Amino acid sequence: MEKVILVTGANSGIGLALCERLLSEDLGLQLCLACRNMQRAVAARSALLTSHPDAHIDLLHMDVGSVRSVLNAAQEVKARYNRLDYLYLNAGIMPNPQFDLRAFFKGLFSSNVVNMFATAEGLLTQQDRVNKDGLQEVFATNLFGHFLLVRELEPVLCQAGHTSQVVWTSSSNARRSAFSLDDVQHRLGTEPYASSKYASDLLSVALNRHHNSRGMFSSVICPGLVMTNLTYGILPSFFWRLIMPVMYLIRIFTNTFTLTAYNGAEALHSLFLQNPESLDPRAKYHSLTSGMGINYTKARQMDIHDDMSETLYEKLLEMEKSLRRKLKEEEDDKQAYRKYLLQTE
Ligand SMILES: NC(=O)C1=CN([C@@H]2O[C@H](COP(=O)(O)OP(=O)(O)OC[C@H]3O[C@@H](n4cnc5c(N)ncnc54)[C@H](OP(=O)(O)O)[C@@H]3O)[C@@H](O)[C@H]2O)C=CC1
Ligand SMILES: CC(C)CCC[C@@H](C)[C@H]1CC[C@H]2C3=C(CC[C@]12C)[C@@]1(C)CCC(=O)C[C@@H]1CC3
Repeated sequence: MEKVILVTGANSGIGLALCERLLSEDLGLQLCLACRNMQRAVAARSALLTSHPDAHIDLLHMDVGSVRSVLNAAQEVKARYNRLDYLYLNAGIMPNPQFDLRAFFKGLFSSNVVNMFATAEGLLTQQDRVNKDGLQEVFATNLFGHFLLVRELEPVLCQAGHTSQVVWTSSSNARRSAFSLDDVQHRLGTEPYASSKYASDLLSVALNRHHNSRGMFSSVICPGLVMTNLTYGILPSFFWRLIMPVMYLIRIFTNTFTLTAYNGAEALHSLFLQNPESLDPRAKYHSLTSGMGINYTKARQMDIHDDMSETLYEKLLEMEKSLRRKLKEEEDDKQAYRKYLLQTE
């Protein structure tokens, strides 16, 4: 039977490279590219079909940053497929990044230099905003929309006699000190990206606790530093091109500068080939590229406390409940208004 795979944020960067790699592995896959921009989704599908003309590729409109869009898209998935084998939660944003040049130069001459290049700790802040659902945009896109998607897709992910894999594209930028259970959306801080990625690490552990017995397994990967639209938002692409020789040099010391989307998708691809039951639920799987350009995946233990991951899970369930209630009320109001208009006509 064809394996069904859904990838969010599949129209560019690491998501698109993953699709390319999956098709090179196995043409008998049913790929579903879930994207917010259908024009870019069509272009991505055409690019994949150019290299794999016989591939089965569907498109799905989904803005992971919008509750309504995620709920509609999930309905569509359940109508189209009777089961889902892999769910890659890859879409992500880092809006308005600010690079701290002073901290960078200070870090360069400190003993923390390798860690600074690997994790960007202390180098980046972002400016977040509130979206239409009243949620912080980074939290809504990188975490909550994906959480809601998993919740909605439980019937196709958790089926008797079948295992499914949920894979989060997290980051080495994920840091416990950037996250607070009292402010899970990171309304008050300046590192919403690091916070949302740490939250995805916590959530993955909680999902395993609650869903492994029903055949659903969740894992977390880090693609390393990859040249994509996301990184072109931090420094312009011409600048990255200019410093590329330095980047290759740094790679010798960190192995985390994977640089191309193909390399960055290494851990995602490697998880595809593994039995989900054999994966470590508390590990983050890192895509790494050696100085010689050899790709490999390495599992590292995450800095996670069980009680913290459970509390986040419960808070997300609460948030889900109240947003569903709000949507229902809006829907009821609309219907009542339509009825009123019909009566007054
Ligand atoms: N590049 C890097 O160095 C690293 C990246 N990552 C993570 O990798 C993942 C992929 O990013 P990357 O490939 O680098 O960057 P890209 O910007 O190339 O890809 C991000 C993808 O997510 C999509 N996306 C963003 N917001 C939404 C939304 N609201 N609804 C649906 N899709 C959305 C984008 O669509 P659109 O084209 O419409 O914007 C795009 O397809 C992200 O989660 C990122 O945080 C982690 C560590 C390092
Ligand atoms: C001379 C150059 C190598 C200077 C580059 C400095 C910084 C712009 C980069 C050093 C570490 C990078 C990094 C990221 C962005 C660019 C750096 C800060 C990420 C935050 C990108 C998104 C992620 O999810 C993790 C990356 C960690 C490393």
